[in-house]
Amino acid sequence: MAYTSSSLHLHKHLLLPKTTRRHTNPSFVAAAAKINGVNGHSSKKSPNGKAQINGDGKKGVNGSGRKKAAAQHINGNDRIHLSVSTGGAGGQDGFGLRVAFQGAPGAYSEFAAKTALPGCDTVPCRAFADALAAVDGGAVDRAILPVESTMEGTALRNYDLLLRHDLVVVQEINLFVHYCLLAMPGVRAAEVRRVISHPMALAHCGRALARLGVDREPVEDTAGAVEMLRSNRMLDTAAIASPRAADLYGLDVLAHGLQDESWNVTRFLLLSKPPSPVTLPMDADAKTSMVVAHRGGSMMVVLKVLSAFSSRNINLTKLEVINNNDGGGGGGGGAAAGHPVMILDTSARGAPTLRAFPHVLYVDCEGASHDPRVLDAIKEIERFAVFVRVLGCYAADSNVYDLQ
Ligand SMILES: O=C(O)C(=O)C[C@]1(C(=O)O)C=C[C@@H](O)C=C1
Repeated sequence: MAYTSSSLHLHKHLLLPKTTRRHTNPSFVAAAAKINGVNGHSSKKSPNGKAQINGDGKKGVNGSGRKKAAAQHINGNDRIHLSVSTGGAGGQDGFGLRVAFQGAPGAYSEFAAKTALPGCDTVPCRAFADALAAVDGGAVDRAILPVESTMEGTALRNYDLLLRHDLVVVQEINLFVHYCLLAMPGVRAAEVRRVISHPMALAHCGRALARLGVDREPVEDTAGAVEMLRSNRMLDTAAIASPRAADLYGLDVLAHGLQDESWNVTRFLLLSKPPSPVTLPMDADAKTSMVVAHRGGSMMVVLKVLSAFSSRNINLTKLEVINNNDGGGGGGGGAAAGHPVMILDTSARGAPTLRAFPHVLYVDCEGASHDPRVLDAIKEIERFAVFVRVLGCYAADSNVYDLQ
């Protein structure tokens, strides 16, 4: 598969935070009200560089996002599209930055990179491991990694990758993922015998594919599937990818909204080499991600971690419990099942070392890593845990972006 670098110009829409949305009609209505966003960002920017709605700054963002403002309903569906005036929490447009992503141009990861940093140049990579190695080795400035989805939970395989590198999380991006069924021009749905896509996309569309009664074949990424279809002129095969990929590669869209759940959001993390290039003001809505390795034996440690945060009134936004010492995948599931989690220990003097931990917690909390309450909570956890590594501190962004 020949991957080429691309420069994307995207219209960006903002969906309301998940807490304000209802789960209703499972079918996806493609109509989008493009109000103000052009090329991923418009000329109007709030003074603090945070996302605004319709340029009037009515919408709370970056973790707050509770206010419903300037909402527009589309076709009676519960999807709400709002324009945003800047990309990337913290107002960093990313001009001059190179961001590595897995996949061919048009992959969802590329959209996420462009959402985070609208001005960046995206660099396609064959695998997530290549994207992380590229930023680690200094070939690019950032890498983008999907880490969880509303339908599948934590992408353990990608967490495994992240933890093996000395990288820091600098931004989070929630992307609404619309899946379409794409085929060569003129091909009809009844002629499709096989569907190819990224394994996650195939999993997210399991029921729809079962209804179609087609064979499924995993490939490296959604846009790569489209590229494969196009370059081999496959007439009995369709691909699951975004409407944007259909445009880029000139394919027909046979069906929209293939995902089994109407609410399908993937969370991505933007990664950089340390030290973090992001400096958050003391009063910013921030999040801190960390990994806690412990001795296992009981679930008491989970209660102790919860108490370290709750006693300081710190809210957690993620807690994933991995117990992988039973050889059978107990607790961990996914790619990491049965194997200890390998974490690069950067805390010791000398060269960072890769250490194996069977019992691990992935924790995201509200608050910055330099907030005394968060610092104290981490200190308390360090007293009973084997090891704590802070993965990054970044602006909290509870918005869900919708790119088409
Ligand atoms: O294949 C792509 O387009 C990707 O960006 C990868 C990926 C993933 O790994 O989860 C990203 C978002 C969607 O959930 C489907 C696939």
